[in-house]
Amino acid sequence: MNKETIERLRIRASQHFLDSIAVKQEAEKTLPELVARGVMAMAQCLQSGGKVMACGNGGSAADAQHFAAELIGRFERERQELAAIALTTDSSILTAVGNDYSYDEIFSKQVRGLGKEGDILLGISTSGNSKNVIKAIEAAKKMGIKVIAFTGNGGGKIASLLDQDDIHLCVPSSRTARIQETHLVLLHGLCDGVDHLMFD
Ligand SMILES: O=C(CO)[C@@H](O)[C@H](O)[C@H](O)[C@H](O)COP(=O)(O)O
Ligand SMILES: [Zn+2]
Repeated sequence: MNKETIERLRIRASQHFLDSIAVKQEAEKTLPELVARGVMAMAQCLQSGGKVMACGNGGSAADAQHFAAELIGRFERERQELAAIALTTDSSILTAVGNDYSYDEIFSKQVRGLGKEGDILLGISTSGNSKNVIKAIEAAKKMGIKVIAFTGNGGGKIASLLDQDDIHLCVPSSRTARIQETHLVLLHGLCDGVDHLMFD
């Protein structure tokens, strides 16, 4: 590989850092207060015996799993296990529901099967338009399950489904990669806040 190619790729990689920093700086102006509200809701849910269910597609499925792992396992300190489940991991459920019903139902059927009033659904969609996340949110709201939605791109269709009982963290970007990177900061902010509120 010649030096020019390395330099071209270095500049592209550098731009990713700069763009990511810019989106995070813009998000920092408004989203920390919503993280705080999310932390309060989650701590209350967990202390009352509720659980957090998380869902999303692609990179957001990975985020849902990442978050559940940090609640069940740990974030930055030793503490008791916290009740969380990613709805993205049971390949038998995902293939059966996707095959027999529709891919749009893969999360909503799990919300109806596993969810209880007082739980929280964390729905993650960078576009705000993924139908399976939308249907999971609709199912949750019918069951008295509070929704914390992570979106971007203006919030998409998910924005119009939410009301004042819910918490909407919308990243100010329309670029999927940048939104996902900021979602991860929000997830870690939730983990940190829950640990602080429940265990400090
Ligand atoms: O990670 C990426 C792109 O960075 C992709 O896997 C991305 O998550 C997938 O295209 C998702 O299906 C996008 O869904 P959503 O975020 O719009 O709900
Ligand atoms: Zn990605």
